[in-house]
Amino acid sequence: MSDFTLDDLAAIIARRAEASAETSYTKSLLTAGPARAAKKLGEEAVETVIAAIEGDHAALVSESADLLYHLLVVLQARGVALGEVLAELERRTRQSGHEEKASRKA
Ligand SMILES: N=c1c2ncn([C@@H]3O[C@H](COP(=O)(O)OP(=O)(O)OP(=O)(O)O)[C@@H](O)[C@H]3O)c2ncn1[C@@H]1O[C@H](COP(=O)(O)O)[C@@H](O)[C@H]1O
Repeated sequence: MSDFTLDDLAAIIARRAEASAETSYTKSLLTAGPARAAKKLGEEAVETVIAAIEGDHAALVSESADLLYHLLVVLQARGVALGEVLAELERRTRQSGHEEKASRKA
């Protein structure tokens, strides 16, 4: 199992925002604007859905990687920090009481 995290990828994307569009796909997407980045996110979402419906394990792994990458590019394009999304997920977990149950199990 990899120890590469979404935080690692978000940091790479933030750094690539300063690169040249000729050398960085991330920068070329960001330069094209949030609507272009969002369209790519939508395409990758559809491809992920198709892989899930077909039960194609390798395709689902690959499309999920594309989906997460393009989601992080959209967040970068709109100035939303990944930490804000994780904090929202954590808030919901706490609200549902599952955090308490998880820590009791450990
Ligand atoms: N995780 C990714 C990643 N996933 C997918 N992609 C790119 O997303 C693109 C979209 O795939 P498509 O099949 O839709 O390609 P396409 O039709 O040619 O693209 P479009 O013209 O539709 O935009 C491909 O060019 C992939 O290389 C990614 N590009 C970059 N990263 C990460 O971002 C980092 C920085 O990359 P650069 O910005 O290119 O330096 C890399 O080290 C990786 O960690």
